[in-house]
Amino acid sequence: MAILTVLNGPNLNMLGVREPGLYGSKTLQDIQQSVERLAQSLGHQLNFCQSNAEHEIVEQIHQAYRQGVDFIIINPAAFTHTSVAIRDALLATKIAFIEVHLSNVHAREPFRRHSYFSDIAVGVICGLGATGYELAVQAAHQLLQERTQND
Ligand SMILES: O=C(O)[C@]1(O)C=C(c2cccc(Sc3ccccc3)c2)[C@@H](O)[C@H](O)C1
Repeated sequence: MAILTVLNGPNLNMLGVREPGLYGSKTLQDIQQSVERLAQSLGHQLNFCQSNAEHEIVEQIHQAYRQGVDFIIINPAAFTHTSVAIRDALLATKIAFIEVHLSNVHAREPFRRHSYFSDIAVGVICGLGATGYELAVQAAHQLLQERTQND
C-alpha cells in the first residue's frame, strides 16, 4: 500500500460552475470521488486537497514529507506559472510528482506555456480534463510497482 497526495491550486474549487468548455463540467468533488475510488481499487491511500493560498500548498507538501507520502499529483493552477516557493518545496522534499492540467496549457495564452514544475516532474498530463487525474493515479501506481520490483 502506498500513500498518494493530490494537490489542487487556486480557483479549482470553482470547477464545474463556469467555463465547462475549457475545464470540463465535472466539479472538483467529482474528481476527488473518482480518484479516491481508483486509488482504493489499486490498494493505495489517497489524500485530496485544494487551496487558494500558496503557503498552504507549501505546507501540504511538507506534511506529505512528514507523512511519508510516496507520490504527489499536483494541479498548481495559476501557481504553475508563478510559484518558485512550491517548486522549492517539491525539490526540498524530493517526493516524486506528476503535474496535471485539465486544459491544454500549450494551446492557450503564451504565459500558460511556462511551468515552474514541468522540468522537475516525473511527467506532465494536460488537456485531458478530469481523466488526466485518473491517468496520473494509474501512472503513479505503475511507477511505484516498478520501484518496488527494482528494490
Ligand atoms: O488547465 C488547468 O488545470 C490549469 O492548471 C488551471 C487553471 C485555472 C485557472 C482559473 C480557474 C481554474 S478552475 C475554474 C474554471 C472556470 C470557472 C471557475 C473555476 C483553473 C489555469 O490557471 C492553469 O493555467 C491551467
